[in-house]
Amino acid sequence: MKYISTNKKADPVSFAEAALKGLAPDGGLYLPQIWPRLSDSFLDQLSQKSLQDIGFKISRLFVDGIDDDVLEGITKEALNFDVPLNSLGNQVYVLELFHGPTLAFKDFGARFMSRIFSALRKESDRDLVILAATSGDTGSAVAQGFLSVEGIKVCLLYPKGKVSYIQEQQLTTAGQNVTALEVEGTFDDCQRMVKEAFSDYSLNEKLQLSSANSINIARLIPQMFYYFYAIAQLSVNSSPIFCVPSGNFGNLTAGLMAQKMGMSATGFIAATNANDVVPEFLDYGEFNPRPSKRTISNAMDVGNPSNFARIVDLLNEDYQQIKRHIWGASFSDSQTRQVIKEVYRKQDYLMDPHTAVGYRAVQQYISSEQGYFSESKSTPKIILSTAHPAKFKDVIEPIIGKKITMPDRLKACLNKQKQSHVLEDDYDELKKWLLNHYN
Ligand SMILES: N[C@@H](CCOP(=O)(O)O)C(=O)O
Repeated sequence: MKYISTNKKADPVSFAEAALKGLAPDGGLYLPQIWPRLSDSFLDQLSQKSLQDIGFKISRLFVDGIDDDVLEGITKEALNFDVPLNSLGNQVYVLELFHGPTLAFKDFGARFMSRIFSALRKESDRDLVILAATSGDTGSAVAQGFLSVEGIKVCLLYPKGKVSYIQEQQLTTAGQNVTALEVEGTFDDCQRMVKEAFSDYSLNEKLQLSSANSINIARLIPQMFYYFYAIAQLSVNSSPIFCVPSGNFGNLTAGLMAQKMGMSATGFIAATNANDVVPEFLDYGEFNPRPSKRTISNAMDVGNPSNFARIVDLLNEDYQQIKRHIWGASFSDSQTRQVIKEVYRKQDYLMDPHTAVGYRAVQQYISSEQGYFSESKSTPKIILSTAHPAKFKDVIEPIIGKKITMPDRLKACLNKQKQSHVLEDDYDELKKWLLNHYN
């Protein structure tokens, strides 16, 4: 299997090269050159498959250079947590993706990638430096997923003062091979600086860099698994609408990739907060990236979503086709707060702010857009729940007027000393820092 860049100006590469490079040399994002498809018999028997079965089957189609038994072990070990599908009635479901070690869906990607990278680099005598930009959840998951992995150093860039207290504790207290850089800017500044580092020839001569963000194709492979597993858990085999709370749009892209492989999905709802570049594109046909705004669903505070390039590529650069696959909507913080309160009061179900944006989008879809995808009223709508509410304790407790019980996994980092280096939102500063620390 070869991978090609969305910018089409770089040579096709192997899986190992695509994964270990992260970004293509022409600045594009890698996608498979030819799409593999799951067999009809596998898809027909989905309800009998475990998450790990699905994980191995899919990864085998994308990952070269790792033996079957090793790859099977990697998928089993990486996906050793539950992914329950909860019904909220009226054909609305919540797929809880936050039962991994850092309580966010980013654990799928980080745990899978760290093991894949180790297997691919078994013979390597040079350290790999993982650069990741984070608006909260990616950084925590990458810190945990790559912690103490031999031959790999992790450098996380996060926007100062713009992640939740618990996220900050998670990503600044790991220690060992993980360092956090607190950037005086937005998530988009962090992402821009990271991308600049990948295209800086002189830096790449001195350091071997890779990415753990969703720009890396290796991040999106495990994110396909749970789409299939959601369908496997439905009592009737059907073709759901997936609602994806979105920031950098890697999660929704993974859904489109799953669809390419044969997954039956009626459509996708792109739910955003005030950072509404993609819903605006769906309405008006123009993509206008702009600096991100700060919201209470901070992991989605992205003003220039990287995976837009993959979405456009996957849907043949055809605006009408994109609109046929994706319906989008954006919501304010006050609407998000209202949803958290209402769903908690009426259904005794507590959502984090990101999932609440998704729930609000489904409400709006049902009340005013039902039938947009030519679906029937009984079509399931599955909201991808991206994070545990306790990660946003400070936002949620005042909304529901109650204390949230803190899971033990989160408690562990709360009393540790934050360790970070403050950096200007300036690429040259980052380059200097990287060379001083890793060269
Ligand atoms: N939502 C992210 C921002 C980075 O996005 P990614 O999916 O490209 O890693 C976060 O929580 O850090």
